[in-house]
Amino acid sequence: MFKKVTHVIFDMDGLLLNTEDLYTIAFQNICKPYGKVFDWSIKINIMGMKPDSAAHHTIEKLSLPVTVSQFAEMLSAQLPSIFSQSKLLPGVEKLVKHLKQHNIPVGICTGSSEKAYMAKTSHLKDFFAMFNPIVLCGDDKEVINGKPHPDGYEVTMKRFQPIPDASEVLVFEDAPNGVEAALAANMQAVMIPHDKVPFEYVKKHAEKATLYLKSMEDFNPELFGLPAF
Ligand SMILES: O=c1[nH]cc([C@@H]2O[C@H](COP(=O)(O)O)[C@@H](O)[C@H]2O)c(=O)[nH]1
Ligand SMILES: [Mg+2]
Repeated sequence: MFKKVTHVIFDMDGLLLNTEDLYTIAFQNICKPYGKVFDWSIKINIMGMKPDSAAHHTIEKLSLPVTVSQFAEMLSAQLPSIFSQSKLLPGVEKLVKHLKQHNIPVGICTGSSEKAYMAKTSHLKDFFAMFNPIVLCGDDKEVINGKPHPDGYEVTMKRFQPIPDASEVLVFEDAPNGVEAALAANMQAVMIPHDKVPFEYVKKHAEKATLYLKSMEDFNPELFGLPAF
């Protein structure tokens, strides 16, 4: 059922980092003055998208009287204070260090822009130095379409040297759009959703994913032919 892999690509927001909680705070700060509530019913559809697509979708759904660039500015203003508080999620450091120690190439494919990436990771430099490549779909010129399209994962795979086959790549994702993207790129996808997301919003993708887990702490590398802990 599970195929042996040689390479691993991690999503970032909500998978490596607790930044989905931080996005919820930042987006709610933008929506609140207009009397609107940014809840899971909207968030579930935008997680993983490029920043402009996520802003566009939120503006449309909540009928916010702002442009995409105004939304982006309001988000950008909150980056230093909110995203600099980002933390690694449980089980993440142990798994990534383990893979690195066994020379398994590890990359990142995130919907984030470079500016947001810097705010989220500058206090965690040693950890993020373990990944190569790191593809920031929000700004990367080669990534035409963000998640749920496969472009980001395909570009990340092609930046490993030597380039693996998609069937040898394992992806870790928290969001439906990310699971879609990884499966569309013909990779195996482990889905680990946010622990507070209502299950009805992730059920379809939890079933579609190669494997569904509640926490990275529950991952057994041997299932995919990776070295045992
Ligand atoms: O509440 C939100 N969650 C997530 C996003 C978007 O989804 C991406 C999540 O990235 P990742 O692919 O690393 O999960 C973020 O960078 C951002 O563009 C957002 O705008 N708002
Ligand atoms: Mg994510």
